[in-house]
Amino acid sequence: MKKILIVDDLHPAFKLEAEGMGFEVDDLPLIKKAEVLEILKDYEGLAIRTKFRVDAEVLAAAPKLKFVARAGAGMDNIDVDIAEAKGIKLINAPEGNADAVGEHTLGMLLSLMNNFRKADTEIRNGIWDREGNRGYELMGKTVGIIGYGHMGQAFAKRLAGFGVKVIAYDKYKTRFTDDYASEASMEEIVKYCDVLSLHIPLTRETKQMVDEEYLRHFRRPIFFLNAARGEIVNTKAVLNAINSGQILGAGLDVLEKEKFPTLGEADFYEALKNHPKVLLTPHVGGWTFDSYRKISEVLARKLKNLEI
Ligand SMILES: O=C(O)C(=O)COP(=O)(O)O
Repeated sequence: MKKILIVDDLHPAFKLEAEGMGFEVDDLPLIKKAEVLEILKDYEGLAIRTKFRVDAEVLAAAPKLKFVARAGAGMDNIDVDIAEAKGIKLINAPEGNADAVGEHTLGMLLSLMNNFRKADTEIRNGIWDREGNRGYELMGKTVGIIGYGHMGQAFAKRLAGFGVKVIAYDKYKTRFTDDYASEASMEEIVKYCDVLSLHIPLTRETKQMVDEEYLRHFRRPIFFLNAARGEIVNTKAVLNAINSGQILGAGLDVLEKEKFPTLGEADFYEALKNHPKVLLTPHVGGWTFDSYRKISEVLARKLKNLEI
């Protein structure tokens, strides 16, 4: 019987359905990497989320491995080149958390435009400031989306009805299959957008893509949203752009370093977290009660269609 090892917290639907397909499934969400290295030689399948890195060492310890199932979207924690060279199939489940990301991104945008966090904090501290909390409307604005895959499309779909023009750039996709956004070049996005939202994977190419130089080219002040990966963005450059007025507000669901800073970076994070124009969430854009289940179901469906 073929065996699958689950090394993170997945909704039980995946295990249940995989067992129904005849796999033997070991669900060990708290397992440490050293233990995985010891036992992985017996498994044909490995199911992960973000925190487990499928690197050269892991792949070398897995002679029978036929597939890695990524419960979620991003593949940046998998050494894709080595895995593919070994003929290991990779499946992921962006369809399972795209709705969550679309809603979360819109939520961050509306919150920033209407000062929800700042106003709420002020009132709790006895401050009643209407002028300082005057908001912006989405109506009539242009929203630029970089990356028009499942996540970018989910965000664009939710913007329909707000009276905005949505323009999107996708390096790998032309002739979009929906009407929620019109195709644009990178230059057009930089030129016309009032809101910029990233929905691209972290790759060698996108790492630190949004830096000081990139942000200088925008023609108008923008609201900036990142629910993709923190390392795509140079956070210091975003802070500087907020302070210069180039960025009116930044919604960051992901930070350059996941979780809290190490000591040397503390000052910089202090500035970020105390900034009234910054809204932070702990990488939960795609992490809802609903997506927890949907991700597992999508992954199981893809496993069923996998030829191994
Ligand atoms: O689906 C993705 O790419 C995510 O970022 C979700 O992260 P997670 O696997 O829930 O830690």
